[in-house]
Amino acid sequence: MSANLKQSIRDSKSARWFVLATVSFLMFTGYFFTDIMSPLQGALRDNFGWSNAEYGMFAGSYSFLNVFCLMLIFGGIILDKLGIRFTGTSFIGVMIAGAFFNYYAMTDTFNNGGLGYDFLNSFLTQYKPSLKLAILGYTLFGVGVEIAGITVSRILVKWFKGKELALAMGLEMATARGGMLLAFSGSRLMAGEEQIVSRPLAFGVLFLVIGFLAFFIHNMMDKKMDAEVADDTAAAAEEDEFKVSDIFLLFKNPGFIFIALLCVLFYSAVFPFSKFAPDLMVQKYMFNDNFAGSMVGLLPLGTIVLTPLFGAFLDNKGKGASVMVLGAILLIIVHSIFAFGPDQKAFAFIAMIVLGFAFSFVPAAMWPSIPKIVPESRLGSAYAMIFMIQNVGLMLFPMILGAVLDSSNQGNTGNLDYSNSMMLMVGCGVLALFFAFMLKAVDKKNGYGLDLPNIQK
Ligand SMILES: C[C@H](NC(=O)[C@@H](N)CCCCN)C(=O)O
Repeated sequence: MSANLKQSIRDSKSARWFVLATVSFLMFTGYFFTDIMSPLQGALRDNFGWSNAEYGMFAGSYSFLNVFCLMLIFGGIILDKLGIRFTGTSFIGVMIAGAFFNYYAMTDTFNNGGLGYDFLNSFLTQYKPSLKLAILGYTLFGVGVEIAGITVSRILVKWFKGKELALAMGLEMATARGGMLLAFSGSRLMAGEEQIVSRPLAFGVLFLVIGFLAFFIHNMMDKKMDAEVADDTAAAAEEDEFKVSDIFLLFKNPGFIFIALLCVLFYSAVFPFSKFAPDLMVQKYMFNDNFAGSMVGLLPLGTIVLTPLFGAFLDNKGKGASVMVLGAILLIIVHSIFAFGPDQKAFAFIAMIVLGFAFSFVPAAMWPSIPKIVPESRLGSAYAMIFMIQNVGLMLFPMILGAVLDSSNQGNTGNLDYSNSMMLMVGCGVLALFFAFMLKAVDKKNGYGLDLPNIQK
């Protein structure tokens, strides 16, 4: 058989990049919806009567099912057993259903006694029906988007392994951050003068449906590839398979423990922070409501350019472990500025830009480091486990931030004081730094090569 006959669609550069475009667009729509409500915290307070603690509970509900029902572990198992197309299609469906509930919770139709209102008003009456339905929707959305994210990583490995994998992952992350950028800078504009919260959510649901269509196009390409390389895929699938027993082995690996702790602390100081950041910009720095979201948009904006660049740097020059230490130091500096710094706008600009740097190079260093710490046969389990641990932080920190914000502003009728909430973020940075040093120490001891280039010459 000639080499040509063994070639598959995966060997076509245009087919690979086309697949990357379809799944990156899907993640763009997912990240857009994830942050669509973040710039609307003030409108939720004013129009729906949500307290900051309730808003925090809503933001943390993203991870409720992922943490309490171990959904990411099940997602990993389903992905291994039933494949990319089934898992992706099903969980994108869950993501859209959740997003729709979230949208419906904020409509006048529902809040004026529409379908389900009376039922949701009949229990836990201290919480508004809008909050309860939004939480139900966002928690389903959180399951869908996280498992879609794991599926997309697997898709990229399938199409790009041995080719431009790091670049593809960097570009996919950068595109997803574009969704965050659009949410932060566009959400209030979409809500209009009257701040109609359901409007940007309706856009979000529509985008997700278009993302779903893009995934269908991917499915057709995937089907074609499977037909061409059935044998190879079966072997690769077995190699990557999620095994529950692997979880115990992972927790015997100090490198995995430290990188997982660093991951949860780092991301807790970024994603939950970003949920409150637009309001922080208004309350502390007196930015105009509409511009506050764009200020936070500086965070993903920088990463869109810098994540693939740092990815390429780390691929060629290494220094991944040192970069993670530096990222943790920057977290401490940035959040100290927010907690203790003066309330001048320039400080907010500088802090957001510096945070954008940390948010570019830590993910660029962290995700490709995992294969250096964990054997390839346990990679599927390692990524599912690390996302699951990360979700504990994504669940707890928004709730804690909101509760601390309310409790430290009791009786305050002026602008909200964010100092205590931001001190918590400084704490995350300090612990992240500690674990980054521990990671460096075990790297030295066990020779993972975290500071070595990803590309071996
Ligand atoms: C790749 C990584 N993704 C995650 O960490 C997700 N588990 C969380 C996504 C939250 C979406 N706003 C990343 O985005 O760096």
